[in-house]
Amino acid sequence: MSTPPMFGRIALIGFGLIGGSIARAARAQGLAGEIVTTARSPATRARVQELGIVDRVVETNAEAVKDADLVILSIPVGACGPVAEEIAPHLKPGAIVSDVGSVKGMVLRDMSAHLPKTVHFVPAHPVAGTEHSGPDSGFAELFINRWCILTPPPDADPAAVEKLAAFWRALGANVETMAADHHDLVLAVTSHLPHLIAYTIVGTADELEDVTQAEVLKFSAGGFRDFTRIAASDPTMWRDVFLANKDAVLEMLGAFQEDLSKLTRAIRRGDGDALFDHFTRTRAIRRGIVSLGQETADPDFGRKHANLPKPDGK
Ligand SMILES: NC(=O)c1ccc[n+]([C@@H]2O[C@H](COP(=O)([O-])OP(=O)(O)OC[C@H]3O[C@@H](n4cnc5c(N)ncnc54)[C@H](O)[C@@H]3O)[C@@H](O)[C@H]2O)c1
Ligand SMILES: O=C(O)C(=O)C[C@]1(C(=O)O)C=C[C@@H](O)C=C1
Repeated sequence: MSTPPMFGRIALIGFGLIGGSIARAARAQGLAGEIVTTARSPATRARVQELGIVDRVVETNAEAVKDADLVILSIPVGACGPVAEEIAPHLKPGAIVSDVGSVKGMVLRDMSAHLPKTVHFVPAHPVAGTEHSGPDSGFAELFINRWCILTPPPDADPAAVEKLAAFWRALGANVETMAADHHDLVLAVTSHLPHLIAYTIVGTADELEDVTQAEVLKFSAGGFRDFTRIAASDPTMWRDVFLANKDAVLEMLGAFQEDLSKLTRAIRRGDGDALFDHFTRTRAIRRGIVSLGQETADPDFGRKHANLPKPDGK
């Protein structure tokens, strides 16, 4: 007799990079009896149907969560509160409700305000992604060997937290648990600030009148090209991230600006020792990350790990 799937029915709200990757991985691992998803536009619903990854594509969030044992919101963080309010009356008692938002404090507060006490709310953040979005951008290997951080509220049911952790481990992730506000401080420096810097530098280069657009593109084989990849990330998602994690980002931005001033001063004064010492320290940090096996710079890590071609066949 075959073992039953981990969840009878999984409802996915939002079928973009993350929702689509969860669907593909959960399907590949046989974690759900049935996967139901919502997509807002008729065009996306048609495309999701065509992809054939989920069992049902429905129009409303209320319909999707009906009788679902696990509900995951994979939508911009600013939309999580209103969607929690919308689905609250339709949730099955005992269901696990989660999300994948890049900011946790605000999502925890916004969703908790609406969810009934009869469900288990366990927020999550898979620290894995690419600059792509939409229903075609997901892939089943995205979470392999990546962190998924759970930020359960203090009164969360340990069995529900463990069940969601087991789900993410089955998708290939390494799971860690921490407080939501601590998550936001850590991610402000490791993810949000780097994105802000990329958005800034690409905008700056574009605005320089004596560097033509053609030259920017022509000579962008190295560092700048890496920045353009990050700066191509979804504007709605990142607008919401910076609005939702305002305090932590501003704190980290303050520290960053102080360090930038120190390096600016070293360049102005011709202080080669200060520059050399700083670059030596940062090189050691990078080498430490790589030797720990936490190299997150390669967006195709999951795909390469699984030895799959890119979606464009390259
Ligand atoms: N992209 C990444 O690298 C990454 C990584 C980890 C976590 N996240 C988080 O995952 C979430 C989704 O990001 P994504 O990259 O999958 O984005 P995406 O743009 O690929 O998909 C977002 C989906 O949400 C839907 N949506 C938007 N607003 C909605 C609303 N009000 N109600 C219902 N559906 C709505 C969109 O139609 C789309 O299907 C975000 O909260 C983001 O912070 C993203
Ligand atoms: O590799 C990328 O494209 C990403 O930006 C992924 C990344 C990150 O900053 O590491 C972006 C946001 C998410 O919340 C998690 C992962």
